[in-house]
Amino acid sequence: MSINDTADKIISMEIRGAGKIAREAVSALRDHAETLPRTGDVSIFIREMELAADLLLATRPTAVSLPNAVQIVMRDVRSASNEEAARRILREKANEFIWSSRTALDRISVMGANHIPDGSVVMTHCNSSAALGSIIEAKRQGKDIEVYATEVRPWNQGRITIKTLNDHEIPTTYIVDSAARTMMKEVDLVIVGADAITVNGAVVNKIGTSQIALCAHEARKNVIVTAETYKFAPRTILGERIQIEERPTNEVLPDDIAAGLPFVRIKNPVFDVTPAEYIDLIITEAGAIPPHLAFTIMREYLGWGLGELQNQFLSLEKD
Ligand SMILES: O=P(O)(O)OC[C@H]1O[C@H](OP(=O)(O)O)[C@H](O)[C@@H]1O
Repeated sequence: MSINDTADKIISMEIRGAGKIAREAVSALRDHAETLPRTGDVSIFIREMELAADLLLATRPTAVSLPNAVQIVMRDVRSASNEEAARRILREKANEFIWSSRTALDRISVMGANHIPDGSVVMTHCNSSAALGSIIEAKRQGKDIEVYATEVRPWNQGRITIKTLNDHEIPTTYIVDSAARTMMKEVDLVIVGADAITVNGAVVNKIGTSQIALCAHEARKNVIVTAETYKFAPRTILGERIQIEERPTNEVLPDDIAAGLPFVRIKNPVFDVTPAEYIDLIITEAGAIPPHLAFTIMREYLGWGLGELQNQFLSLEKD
């Protein structure tokens, strides 16, 4: 798939889910490199690849897995001594990222399943491969579990979730988003994914997650977030805020109806922020951590992010 096709599919949400977006972006970068003619000039190659990376980065602003994945793949390419080395590094880093991303999901699924006791009822929101992986693994281990899955307006990702759960013969109850609090009394724990995790352990995920976490907190039910380490956002250490994507309003209300309501404003933020105090555990491939240890994950697994931040501070001091 060309870089433009991949970017278009991410924008239109044909490619969606924070982890999948990262893998597809990386594989598009790898394939794009193959289409570039060899010039023998490494700077031309790097410039072309940066343009392609920028195109992908401009698609959706919230899931930090996208810029993290692009950085993981591009970082060493930028310092390659010649074109062939740059091409080889890019190919290797891309393949490594895709492989490690899948391995991370497998590990998270096993750890996530360990946190789902036999006989429990789990609520999930949206369609997270990490959260679903944990539920499916619990079932595979022979645990008797049930799931409550929300609809997830306006894109209805809940339908993808219930199809997957049904395919795995997991008894599932499908509810509208606003039924989450009423149904919380039937539920033992909540498992969701993440699009970004900030340095203070707050989790950015599909709109509605924070309401569910709040209800779970009120009902004394555990909230577990499943997230690969590349969902952590080191730049939040500097105070950079995660941008919450606002999508077209006609995803919420068709334009012809909205046109007849001139005093009505429509908003369509597609993610929200769940504060750390409503999260019991974040399960990563590196282990399960309480949210306040988010910085440790950033330091150990996204160390490059911190090095870059340090350089920024140094250049600020020089100015
Ligand atoms: O990476 P995995 O766990 O699959 O998904 C993580 C999150 O990405 C999705 O965003 P969207 O549907 O692309 O807007 C959902 O918010 C989901 O919880």
